[in-house]
Amino acid sequence: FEPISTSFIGAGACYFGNKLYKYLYETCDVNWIRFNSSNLEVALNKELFGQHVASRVVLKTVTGYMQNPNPKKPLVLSLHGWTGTGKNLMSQLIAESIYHKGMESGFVHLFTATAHFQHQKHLETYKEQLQMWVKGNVTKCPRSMFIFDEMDKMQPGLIDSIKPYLDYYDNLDGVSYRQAIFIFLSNAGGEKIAEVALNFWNAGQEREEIELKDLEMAITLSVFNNKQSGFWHATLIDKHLVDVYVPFLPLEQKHVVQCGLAEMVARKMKPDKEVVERMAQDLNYFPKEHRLFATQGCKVISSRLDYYI
Ligand SMILES: Nc1ncnc2c1ncn2[C@@H]1O[C@H](COP(=O)(O)OP(=O)(O)OP(=O)(O)O)[C@@H](O)[C@H]1O
Repeated sequence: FEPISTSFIGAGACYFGNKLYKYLYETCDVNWIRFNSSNLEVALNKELFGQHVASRVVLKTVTGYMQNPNPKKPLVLSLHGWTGTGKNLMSQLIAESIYHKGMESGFVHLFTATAHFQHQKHLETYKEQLQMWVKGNVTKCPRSMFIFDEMDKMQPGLIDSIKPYLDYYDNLDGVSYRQAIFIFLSNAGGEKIAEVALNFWNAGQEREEIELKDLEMAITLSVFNNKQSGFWHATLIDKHLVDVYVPFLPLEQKHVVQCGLAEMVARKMKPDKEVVERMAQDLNYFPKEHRLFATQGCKVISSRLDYYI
Protein backbone atom coordinates (compact mmCIF):
# COMPACT_ATOMS: atom_id res chain seq x y z
CA PHE A 1 0.00 0.00 0.00
CA GLU A 2 1.25 3.47 -0.88
CA PRO A 3 -0.15 6.80 0.34
CA ILE A 4 -1.83 8.67 -2.53
CA SER A 5 0.68 11.52 -2.56
CA THR A 6 3.72 9.23 -2.95
CA SER A 7 2.17 7.19 -5.72
CA PHE A 8 1.24 10.44 -7.51
CA ILE A 9 4.77 11.75 -7.14
CA GLY A 10 6.05 8.40 -8.35
CA ALA A 11 3.80 8.50 -11.43
CA GLY A 12 4.81 12.11 -12.14
CA ALA A 13 8.49 11.30 -11.80
CA CYS A 14 8.02 8.30 -14.04
CA TYR A 15 6.19 10.42 -16.66
CA PHE A 16 8.81 13.14 -16.69
CA GLY A 17 11.62 10.60 -16.49
CA ASN A 18 10.19 8.93 -19.56
CA LYS A 19 9.90 12.29 -21.35
CA LEU A 20 13.46 13.20 -20.46
CA TYR A 21 14.67 9.82 -21.64
CA LYS A 22 12.91 10.32 -24.97
CA TYR A 23 14.29 13.83 -25.21
CA LEU A 24 17.84 12.75 -24.54
CA TYR A 25 17.75 9.44 -26.38
CA GLU A 26 16.12 9.35 -29.76
CA THR A 27 13.40 6.74 -30.02
CA CYS A 28 11.72 5.20 -33.05
CA ASP A 29 8.31 6.81 -32.51
CA VAL A 30 6.29 9.96 -33.21
CA ASN A 31 8.30 11.94 -30.67
CA TRP A 32 11.22 11.84 -33.07
CA ILE A 33 9.80 10.72 -36.39
CA ARG A 34 6.89 12.67 -37.80
CA PHE A 35 6.56 13.68 -41.44
CA ASN A 36 5.51 17.22 -42.18
CA SER A 37 4.64 17.81 -45.81
CA SER A 38 4.26 21.60 -45.49
CA ASN A 39 7.67 21.87 -43.83
CA LEU A 40 9.18 20.00 -46.76
CA GLU A 41 7.38 22.24 -49.25
CA VAL A 42 8.52 25.43 -47.50
CA ALA A 43 12.10 24.18 -47.21
CA LEU A 44 12.23 23.20 -50.89
CA ASN A 45 10.89 26.59 -51.96
CA LYS A 46 13.19 28.52 -49.68
CA GLU A 47 16.42 26.56 -49.72
CA LEU A 48 16.70 24.65 -52.99
CA PHE A 49 17.29 26.99 -55.93
CA GLY A 50 16.55 26.35 -59.60
CA GLN A 51 15.21 22.82 -59.19
CA HIS A 52 11.50 23.11 -59.95
CA VAL A 53 11.23 19.60 -61.45
CA ALA A 54 13.09 17.83 -58.62
CA SER A 55 11.20 19.79 -55.94
CA ARG A 56 7.80 18.97 -57.40
CA VAL A 57 8.53 15.28 -57.96
CA VAL A 58 10.06 14.74 -54.53
CA LEU A 59 7.32 16.60 -52.66
CA LYS A 60 4.59 14.57 -54.39
CA THR A 61 6.33 11.21 -54.09
CA VAL A 62 7.49 11.54 -50.48
CA THR A 63 4.13 12.96 -49.34
CA GLY A 64 2.19 10.18 -51.10
CA TYR A 65 4.40 7.51 -49.60
CA MET A 66 4.46 8.92 -46.06
CA GLN A 67 0.71 9.37 -46.00
CA ASN A 68 0.07 5.81 -47.16
CA PRO A 69 -0.50 3.71 -44.01
CA ASN A 70 0.15 0.52 -45.92
CA PRO A 71 2.83 0.94 -48.60
CA LYS A 72 3.59 -2.17 -50.64
CA LYS A 73 7.32 -1.57 -50.79
CA PRO A 74 9.94 0.78 -49.34
CA LEU A 75 10.36 4.19 -50.97
CA VAL A 76 13.26 4.21 -53.45
CA LEU A 77 14.36 7.51 -54.96
CA SER A 78 17.22 7.96 -57.40
CA LEU A 79 18.56 11.53 -57.64
CA HIS A 80 20.57 12.43 -60.76
CA GLY A 81 22.40 15.47 -61.97
CA TRP A 82 25.49 17.56 -62.43
CA THR A 83 27.82 18.15 -59.49
CA GLY A 84 26.84 20.78 -56.93
CA THR A 85 23.21 21.06 -58.00
CA GLY A 86 21.63 20.12 -54.67
CA LYS A 87 21.24 16.33 -54.50
CA ASN A 88 22.78 16.05 -51.03
CA LEU A 89 20.87 19.13 -49.95
CA MET A 90 17.63 17.51 -51.15
CA SER A 91 18.32 14.34 -49.08
CA GLN A 92 19.00 16.56 -46.09
CA LEU A 93 15.68 18.41 -46.56
CA ILE A 94 13.79 15.11 -46.85
CA ALA A 95 15.49 13.82 -43.68
CA GLU A 96 14.64 17.05 -41.83
CA SER A 97 10.97 16.78 -42.84
CA ILE A 98 10.74 13.29 -41.31
CA TYR A 99 13.24 13.06 -38.46
CA HIS A 100 13.36 15.57 -35.65
CA LYS A 101 17.17 15.38 -35.72
CA GLY A 102 17.41 15.46 -39.53
CA MET A 103 20.71 14.08 -40.79
CA GLU A 104 21.89 13.79 -37.17
CA SER A 105 19.22 11.17 -36.50
CA GLY A 106 20.44 7.72 -35.53
CA PHE A 107 17.87 6.37 -38.01
CA VAL A 108 19.40 8.13 -41.03
CA HIS A 109 22.40 6.36 -42.58
CA LEU A 110 24.66 7.90 -45.20
CA PHE A 111 27.04 5.76 -47.27
CA THR A 112 29.62 7.22 -49.65
CA ALA A 113 31.14 4.92 -52.27
CA THR A 114 34.68 6.29 -52.00
CA ALA A 115 34.68 6.33 -48.21
CA HIS A 116 32.79 3.18 -47.24
CA PHE A 117 33.27 0.80 -50.17
CA GLN A 118 36.69 1.81 -51.43
CA HIS A 119 38.48 -1.48 -52.13
CA GLN A 120 37.38 -3.69 -54.97
CA LYS A 121 38.85 -6.81 -53.37
CA HIS A 122 36.52 -6.49 -50.38
CA LEU A 123 33.34 -6.55 -52.45
CA GLU A 124 32.00 -9.73 -50.87
CA THR A 125 32.64 -8.43 -47.34
CA TYR A 126 30.99 -5.10 -48.21
CA LYS A 127 27.95 -6.93 -49.51
CA GLU A 128 27.58 -8.92 -46.31
CA GLN A 129 28.16 -5.88 -44.10
CA LEU A 130 25.70 -3.78 -46.05
CA GLN A 131 23.00 -6.44 -45.80
CA MET A 132 23.59 -6.82 -42.08
CA TRP A 133 23.61 -3.07 -41.54
CA VAL A 134 20.35 -2.51 -43.39
CA LYS A 135 18.63 -5.50 -41.80
CA GLY A 136 19.85 -4.64 -38.30
CA ASN A 137 18.77 -1.04 -38.53
CA VAL A 138 15.35 -1.72 -40.05
CA THR A 139 14.78 -4.30 -37.30
CA LYS A 140 15.60 -1.59 -34.74
CA CYS A 141 13.52 1.07 -36.49
CA PRO A 142 11.32 0.25 -39.51
CA ARG A 143 11.27 3.94 -40.49
CA SER A 144 14.99 4.06 -41.29
CA MET A 145 16.52 6.07 -44.11
CA PHE A 146 19.54 4.94 -46.15
CA ILE A 147 21.31 7.38 -48.47
CA PHE A 148 23.88 6.09 -50.97
CA ASP A 149 26.06 8.90 -52.33
CA GLU A 150 28.29 8.56 -55.41
CA MET A 151 26.28 5.68 -56.83
CA ASP A 152 28.21 6.03 -60.08
CA LYS A 153 31.39 5.14 -58.18
CA MET A 154 29.80 2.20 -56.37
CA GLN A 155 31.11 -1.22 -57.42
CA PRO A 156 28.67 -2.93 -59.75
CA GLY A 157 26.90 -5.66 -57.82
CA LEU A 158 27.09 -4.09 -54.38
CA ILE A 159 23.63 -2.59 -54.45
CA ASP A 160 22.22 -5.86 -55.77
CA SER A 161 22.98 -7.33 -52.35
CA ILE A 162 20.22 -5.23 -50.79
CA LYS A 163 17.81 -5.68 -53.70
CA PRO A 164 15.48 -8.06 -51.82
CA TYR A 165 14.97 -5.34 -49.21
CA LEU A 166 13.74 -2.90 -51.87
CA ASP A 167 11.22 -5.33 -53.30
CA TYR A 168 7.51 -5.91 -52.73
CA TYR A 169 7.93 -8.56 -50.01
CA ASP A 170 5.67 -8.51 -47.00
CA ASN A 171 8.61 -9.51 -44.83
CA LEU A 172 11.98 -11.22 -45.10
CA ASP A 173 13.06 -13.40 -42.18
CA GLY A 174 10.46 -11.65 -40.06
CA VAL A 175 11.58 -8.13 -40.98
CA SER A 176 9.39 -5.81 -43.04
CA TYR A 177 11.21 -3.15 -45.09
CA ARG A 178 8.08 -1.35 -46.30
CA GLN A 179 8.54 1.66 -44.02
CA ALA A 180 12.18 2.19 -45.02
CA ILE A 181 13.42 4.89 -47.39
CA PHE A 182 16.34 4.44 -49.80
CA ILE A 183 17.87 7.38 -51.66
CA PHE A 184 20.53 6.94 -54.34
CA LEU A 185 22.59 9.94 -55.49
CA SER A 186 24.60 10.05 -58.67
CA ASN A 187 26.02 12.25 -61.40
CA ALA A 188 24.87 9.75 -64.04
CA GLY A 189 22.60 11.52 -66.48
CA GLY A 190 24.00 14.98 -65.62
CA GLU A 191 25.34 15.61 -69.12
CA LYS A 192 22.15 14.48 -70.83
CA ILE A 193 20.04 16.59 -68.48
CA ALA A 194 22.26 19.58 -69.32
CA GLU A 195 21.74 18.85 -73.03
CA VAL A 196 17.96 18.99 -72.58
CA ALA A 197 18.22 22.26 -70.63
CA LEU A 198 20.46 23.70 -73.38
CA ASN A 199 17.99 22.64 -76.07
CA PHE A 200 15.21 24.47 -74.26
CA TRP A 201 17.40 27.56 -74.01
CA ASN A 202 18.34 27.37 -77.71
CA ALA A 203 14.66 27.09 -78.61
CA GLY A 204 13.93 30.23 -76.57
CA GLN A 205 11.87 28.31 -74.01
CA GLU A 206 11.88 29.09 -70.30
CA ARG A 207 13.75 26.77 -67.94
CA GLU A 208 10.56 26.51 -65.87
CA GLU A 209 8.81 24.93 -68.87
CA ILE A 210 11.01 21.84 -68.58
CA GLU A 211 8.99 18.91 -67.23
CA LEU A 212 9.86 15.53 -65.80
CA LYS A 213 8.89 13.76 -69.00
CA ASP A 214 11.44 15.85 -70.95
CA LEU A 215 14.23 14.54 -68.71
CA GLU A 216 13.25 10.97 -67.87
CA MET A 217 14.65 9.47 -71.06
CA ALA A 218 17.93 11.37 -70.60
CA ILE A 219 18.40 9.79 -67.18
CA THR A 220 17.40 6.23 -67.95
CA LEU A 221 19.56 6.11 -71.08
CA SER A 222 22.67 7.27 -69.21
CA VAL A 223 22.02 5.02 -66.25
CA PHE A 224 21.52 1.93 -68.38
CA ASN A 225 24.49 2.65 -70.62
CA ASN A 226 27.19 3.34 -68.04
CA LYS A 227 28.96 0.02 -67.51
CA GLN A 228 31.14 1.40 -64.72
CA SER A 229 28.27 2.56 -62.59
CA GLY A 230 26.85 0.91 -59.51
CA PHE A 231 23.57 0.79 -61.34
CA TRP A 232 24.90 -1.26 -64.24
CA HIS A 233 23.18 -4.62 -64.35
CA ALA A 234 21.67 -3.86 -61.01
CA THR A 235 18.48 -5.86 -60.92
CA LEU A 236 16.82 -3.03 -59.08
CA ILE A 237 16.59 -1.24 -62.42
CA ASP A 238 15.43 -4.29 -64.38
CA LYS A 239 12.82 -5.00 -61.74
CA HIS A 240 11.59 -1.41 -61.62
CA LEU A 241 12.27 -1.09 -57.93
CA VAL A 242 13.22 2.58 -58.23
CA ASP A 243 9.99 4.52 -57.65
CA VAL A 244 11.17 7.70 -59.28
CA TYR A 245 14.24 9.08 -61.04
CA VAL A 246 14.66 12.69 -59.94
CA PRO A 247 16.49 15.01 -62.36
CA PHE A 248 18.57 17.96 -61.14
CA LEU A 249 19.08 20.73 -63.69
CA PRO A 250 22.47 22.43 -64.06
CA LEU A 251 22.51 25.74 -62.19
CA GLU A 252 22.70 29.13 -63.90
CA GLN A 253 24.55 32.21 -62.71
CA LYS A 254 21.42 33.64 -61.06
CA HIS A 255 21.14 30.48 -58.92
CA VAL A 256 24.80 30.73 -57.95
CA VAL A 257 24.05 34.28 -56.79
CA GLN A 258 21.14 32.95 -54.71
CA CYS A 259 23.46 30.33 -53.17
CA GLY A 260 26.01 33.05 -52.36
CA LEU A 261 23.41 35.26 -50.68
CA ALA A 262 22.07 32.28 -48.69
CA GLU A 263 25.61 31.45 -47.61
CA MET A 264 26.10 35.00 -46.30
CA VAL A 265 22.82 34.76 -44.36
CA ALA A 266 23.91 31.38 -42.95
CA ARG A 267 27.12 33.06 -41.75
CA LYS A 268 25.02 35.76 -40.09
CA MET A 269 26.42 38.38 -42.47
CA LYS A 270 24.48 41.09 -44.24
CA PRO A 271 23.79 39.71 -47.73
CA ASP A 272 25.75 41.76 -50.27
CA LYS A 273 24.56 41.24 -53.85
CA GLU A 274 27.46 43.12 -55.41
CA VAL A 275 30.05 40.90 -53.71
CA VAL A 276 28.17 37.71 -54.60
CA GLU A 277 27.67 38.78 -58.22
CA ARG A 278 31.40 39.48 -58.56
CA MET A 279 32.16 36.02 -57.23
CA ALA A 280 29.56 34.37 -59.51
CA GLN A 281 30.99 36.22 -62.52
CA ASP A 282 34.45 34.72 -61.93
CA LEU A 283 33.26 31.09 -61.84
CA ASN A 284 33.46 28.69 -64.78
CA TYR A 285 30.41 28.07 -66.95
CA PHE A 286 29.56 25.80 -69.88
CA PRO A 287 29.11 25.66 -72.83
CA LYS A 288 32.04 28.08 -73.20
CA GLU A 289 30.41 30.28 -75.85
CA HIS A 290 27.25 30.93 -73.83
CA ARG A 291 28.52 30.60 -70.21
CA LEU A 292 25.11 29.22 -69.29
CA PHE A 293 25.59 26.60 -66.57
CA ALA A 294 27.94 26.68 -63.57
CA THR A 295 30.55 23.92 -63.99
CA GLN A 296 30.64 23.20 -60.26
CA GLY A 297 27.12 24.31 -59.46
CA CYS A 298 26.98 25.83 -55.99
CA LYS A 299 29.58 23.47 -54.61
CA VAL A 300 32.50 25.89 -54.30
CA ILE A 301 30.48 28.87 -53.14
CA SER A 302 31.24 28.68 -49.43
CA SER A 303 35.02 28.53 -49.97
CA ARG A 304 35.07 31.03 -52.87
CA LEU A 305 33.08 33.60 -50.98
CA ASP A 306 35.97 34.09 -48.58
CA TYR A 307 38.07 35.69 -51.35
CA TYR A 308 35.44 38.30 -52.09
CA ILE A 309 34.33 39.49 -48.65
N1 LIG B 1 20.06 23.99 -56.00
C1 LIG B 1 20.68 24.43 -54.90
N2 LIG B 1 20.08 25.31 -54.08
C2 LIG B 1 20.70 25.74 -52.96
N3 LIG B 1 21.94 25.36 -52.58
C3 LIG B 1 22.57 24.47 -53.35
C4 LIG B 1 21.97 23.97 -54.54
N4 LIG B 1 22.83 23.12 -55.11
C5 LIG B 1 23.89 23.07 -54.31
N5 LIG B 1 23.75 23.88 -53.25
C6 LIG B 1 24.73 24.08 -52.17
O1 LIG B 1 26.01 23.70 -52.69
C7 LIG B 1 26.68 22.78 -51.85
C8 LIG B 1 26.87 21.44 -52.55
O2 LIG B 1 25.58 20.91 -52.86
P1 LIG B 1 25.22 19.37 -52.83
O3 LIG B 1 26.24 18.64 -52.01
O4 LIG B 1 23.81 19.22 -52.44
O5 LIG B 1 25.43 19.02 -54.36
P2 LIG B 1 25.36 17.60 -55.06
O6 LIG B 1 24.41 17.76 -56.21
O7 LIG B 1 25.03 16.54 -54.08
O8 LIG B 1 26.83 17.47 -55.61
P3 LIG B 1 27.72 16.14 -55.94
O9 LIG B 1 27.07 15.45 -57.11
O10 LIG B 1 29.05 16.71 -56.33
O11 LIG B 1 27.78 15.32 -54.69
C9 LIG B 1 25.83 22.69 -50.60
O12 LIG B 1 26.34 23.61 -49.68
C10 LIG B 1 24.46 23.10 -51.03
O13 LIG B 1 23.78 23.73 -49.98
